[in-house]
Amino acid sequence: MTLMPVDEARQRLLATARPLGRVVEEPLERALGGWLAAPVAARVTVPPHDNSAVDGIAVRRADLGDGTVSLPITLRVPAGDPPGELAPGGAARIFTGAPVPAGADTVLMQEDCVFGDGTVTPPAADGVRTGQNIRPAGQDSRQGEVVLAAGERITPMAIGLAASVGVATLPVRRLRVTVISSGDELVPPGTPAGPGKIYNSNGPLMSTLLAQSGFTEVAALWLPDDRARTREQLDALLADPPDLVLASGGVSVGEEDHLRAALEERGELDFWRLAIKPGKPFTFGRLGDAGLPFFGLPGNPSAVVVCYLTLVLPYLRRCLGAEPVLPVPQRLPADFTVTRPGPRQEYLRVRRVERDGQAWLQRHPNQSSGMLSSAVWADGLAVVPVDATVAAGDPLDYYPFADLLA
Ligand SMILES: Nc1nc2c(c(=O)[nH]1)N[C@H]1C(S)=C(S)[C@@H](COP(=O)(O)OP(=O)(O)OC[C@H]3O[C@@H](n4cnc5c(N)ncnc54)[C@H](O)[C@@H]3O)O[C@H]1N2
Ligand code: MOO
Repeated sequence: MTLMPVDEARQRLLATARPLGRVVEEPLERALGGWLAAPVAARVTVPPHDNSAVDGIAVRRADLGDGTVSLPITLRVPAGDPPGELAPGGAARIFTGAPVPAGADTVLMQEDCVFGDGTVTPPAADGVRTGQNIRPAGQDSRQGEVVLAAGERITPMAIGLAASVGVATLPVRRLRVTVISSGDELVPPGTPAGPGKIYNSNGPLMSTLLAQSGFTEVAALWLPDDRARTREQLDALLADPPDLVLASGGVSVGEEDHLRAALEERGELDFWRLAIKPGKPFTFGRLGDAGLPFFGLPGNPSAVVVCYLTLVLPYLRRCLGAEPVLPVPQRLPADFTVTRPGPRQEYLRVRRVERDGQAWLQRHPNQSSGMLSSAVWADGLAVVPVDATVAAGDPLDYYPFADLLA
């Protein structure tokens, strides 16, 4: 049995990526966590005027003397007022954020000045730099300049920046995803699990992995281990298709693994079986005439985590125009050994630990793909290449979950 290398599978997925879903113009607060569908340009220059960084006085530096000369306060500029103009030889009372009046070229902190009755004695010119404490107009952004690029994830900082340039709504790419859990053994948590039954963990796992990646329009579907009913349900899905299908289970070689077979009947299989551990039966194909992207993840829950983070999400990021599709890995030494080389690239559930002032990767002792407690213990994935062994101290690529999900 030949297994496709993980890099080749990822390249193949990326090559088929196209913009998915629709663009919705969302009010700022609703855009959080989404993906920008188009670049955002500044409507105004920010800040609009040269403005003061401190509470103090604005002067012409040339009017400063040796620290004994006092100047009449001829102007007062609170934040929010138009700038005004400073007469030669005068000083303007100014406050943080207020526009610097025309003619002034320097702002002095009030703590450094001595105030009299309508006058101020500023410090000696020697210790003062022209332009001091002035934040120049356009320091943050200039009118018309692109401040947020298409494909960016919308963070609170991006929302703040958009607001600062006068933008009230953001174009967000919205995808409808159907999450399929398959298997007769599954029952939903909160109901009694009879003999032979297990709780469906992959359904909530996949829905919330998607939610963490900014995809919140998720519908959940359960399919029994029955070819005819699987076919029927896929037909019903195709009558009102989502933008993507993310399924788990039913893609291996067992007689009760019907999903891949149904995909081949109702669309086409692009590839199946990768040199990845966990996740070997990973399946990608297209459903229906419209070529709806279909990801069939293995049923083992840790295989779902690994396949989603290293294959599905990079594909989605490419569809959204987000770069890079995978974060740059850290290189950290292993605090463990791998003595038996394997034919599959292995993604180990690991934790970054500090010891003797250095960072190391610790591996969870149980890497069974059927368990999730090790994935909860872990804070990321470390990659063991195909046919490699690992000696203690060998550097490995390490992807923190936080980077993968950023
Ligand atoms: N003869 C072979 N058997 C298996 C092979 C193989 O190459 N030859 N590959 C193994 C590998 S590796 C994996 S991974 C699994 C994947 O199989 P499927 O994708 O067909 O998944 P299922 O058989 O349906 O389920 C596997 C496992 O996961 C549990 N599961 C499934 N769905 C859920 C869910 N929603 N929530 C919680 N747990 C779920 C299921 O009960 C099974 O225990 O195949 C191996 N077998
Ligand atoms: O690829 Mo499977 O997830 O190793 O168990």
